[in-house]
Amino acid sequence: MRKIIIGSRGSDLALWQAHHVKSQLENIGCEVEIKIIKTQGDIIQHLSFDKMEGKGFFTKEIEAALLEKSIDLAVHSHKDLETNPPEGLVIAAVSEREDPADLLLIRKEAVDANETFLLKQEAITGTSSARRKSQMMRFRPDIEIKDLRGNVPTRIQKLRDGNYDAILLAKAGVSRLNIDLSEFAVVDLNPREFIPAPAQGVLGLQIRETDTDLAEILRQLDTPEVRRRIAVERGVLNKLDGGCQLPLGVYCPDDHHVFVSFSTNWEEGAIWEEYEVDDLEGIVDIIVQDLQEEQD
Ligand SMILES: NCc1[nH]cc(CCC(=O)O)c1CC(=O)O
Repeated sequence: MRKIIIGSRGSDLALWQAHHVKSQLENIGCEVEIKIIKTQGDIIQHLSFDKMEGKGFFTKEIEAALLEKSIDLAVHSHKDLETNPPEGLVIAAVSEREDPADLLLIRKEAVDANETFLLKQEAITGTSSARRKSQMMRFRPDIEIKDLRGNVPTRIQKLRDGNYDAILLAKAGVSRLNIDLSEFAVVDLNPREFIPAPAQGVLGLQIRETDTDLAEILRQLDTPEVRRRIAVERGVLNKLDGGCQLPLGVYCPDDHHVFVSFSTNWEEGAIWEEYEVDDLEGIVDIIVQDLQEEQD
């Protein structure tokens, strides 16, 4: 059998994810190599997401490498993928879902047990995600938001250095990297209340559409129920024409519930909606219609 070349960003999280899939493939008898590829998102570290134009900062160069066949497989954090796939590429498998929750990490001196999320009044809270900003404004309009960029270890170091009282991060990223958080208070935000990004906690395994041999192999790593649920989450994102800058959270924990948080302007806070359905058929259009009415 041929050797499979995985293309990955060089960040700790991306490499963890690439190695994770590499060992899954090795377990089913494949030979695998990892090749590191730099993306725009790795190079431009100083700008906030809202100031970076276009979409797909973390994925474009890797997708180009797939198309020119210098790699065979890209392992992406599914939530970083554009909802309209580039011509010629497909997601051949999605992983099991890691805990999709966001985490609030608080410096111990900024903890106040009487406040929502244990965070003291007017705390300086770091995130560059409009989705996280809008939901923090909903629950805690008193706090001050300050932009925070960099990969996961860098962001945690900035908290340690005292630039922030607290920061927000995806739990999946932190747990994959096994980072020692004992010096902070760690608040697990309930994903049905503080809604994650579409597909947060899921890996998307992307290949060339024409690579049917690899598609066949990757079928063994696919998780159909996760695929079905993130299709709802990402379907809403797609129909609202949003990238990662849109203040939108969508979480579909099972085949009967969808939780949504949405805002047109994060500073005004987010609205929250819960949907309970017999099955997921048609739910995307219903949600999008509700949100569009909200926008007018
Ligand atoms: N935006 C970057 C990014 N892309 C995926 C993850 C975490 C892992 C995941 O959601 O699968 C992160 C870090 C974060 O949001 O804190």
